[in-house]
Amino acid sequence: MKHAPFIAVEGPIGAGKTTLATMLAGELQLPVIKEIVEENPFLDKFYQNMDDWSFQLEMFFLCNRYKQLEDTVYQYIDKGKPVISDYHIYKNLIFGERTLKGTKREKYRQIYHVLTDDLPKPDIILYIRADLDTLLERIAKRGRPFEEEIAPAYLQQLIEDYDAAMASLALTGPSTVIVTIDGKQVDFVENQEDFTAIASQLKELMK
Ligand SMILES: Nc1ncnc2c1ncn2[C@@H]1O[C@H](COP(=O)(O)OP(=O)(O)O)[C@@H](O)[C@H]1O
Ligand SMILES: Nc1nc2c(ncn2[C@H]2C[C@H](O)[C@@H](COP(=O)(O)O)O2)c(=O)[nH]1
Repeated sequence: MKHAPFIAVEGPIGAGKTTLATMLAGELQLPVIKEIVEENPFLDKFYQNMDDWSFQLEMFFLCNRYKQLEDTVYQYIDKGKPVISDYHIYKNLIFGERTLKGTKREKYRQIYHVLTDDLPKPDIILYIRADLDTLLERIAKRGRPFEEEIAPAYLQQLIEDYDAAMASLALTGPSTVIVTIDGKQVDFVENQEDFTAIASQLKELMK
C-alpha cells in the first residue's frame, strides 16, 4: 500500500466491531477511533418508537461521525499516519435507508452525500458477518438497557442490508479492500489463533 492506510471495522450491531478494532489497535500499535454511543440522547427513544425518532437519531449520528472524520483526516490521514476506526461513515446510509421513509429519507440521503462525498474513505474494511442468534447473544452480553428493545426482525434486516452494502461498496470502490470475517467460523475473542490470523492479514495488506 503506497500510503498509510485508513482502516474501518464494520458489521451489524453487536458483531464485535469495537472489540476487534481495539484488539487490532493494541496489536499493531495504531490509534483507534471509536463510535460515541453512551452520550447519544436519542437511542433509547428511538428503540421505543422508531418512526418518531429516526430522523433525529440518524442526523445525530451523521453529524457526530462527520465531525469525528474531519478530526481523523486532520490528525492522521493528512499527516500520513495509519488509523483504525470501529465504523465506516457509510453505515449512516445503511441505517438511514432502513429507518427513514419518504421525503425524510430523500433529504437525509442528500445531506449524507453533501457532507461525505469529498471526504476520504477507508482503504481497508474488515467486515464481520454474524448470524441473528450470535448478534442477539452478544447484544445481551453487552447489557445496554435500551438495546433490550431491539427487535430481532430489525436486526435480521440489518444483517441483509450490510451484505448488500458491502457488495455495493466492492463495486463502486474497487480500490477498497474488503476482508470478510465469518463470525460463524472465526472467533477472534475466544481463539488466539483466529485473532493472530486476522492481525497478520492486516499487516500484509498494510505493507
Ligand atoms: N468473537 C466474539 N466472541 C465472543 N464475544 C464477543 C465476540 N466479539 C464481541 N464479543 C462481545 O460481544 C459484545 C458486543 O461486541 P462489540 O465489540 O461491542 O460489538 P459492536 O461494536 O459490533 O456493536 C461485547 O460484550 C463483546 O465483548
Ligand atoms: N439507527 C441507527 N442506529 C445506529 C447507528 N449507528 C449505531 N447505531 C446503534 C446500534 C446500537 O444500538 C448502537 C451502537 O452501535 P454498534 O454497532 O457500535 O453496536 O447504536 C446509525 O447510524 N443509525
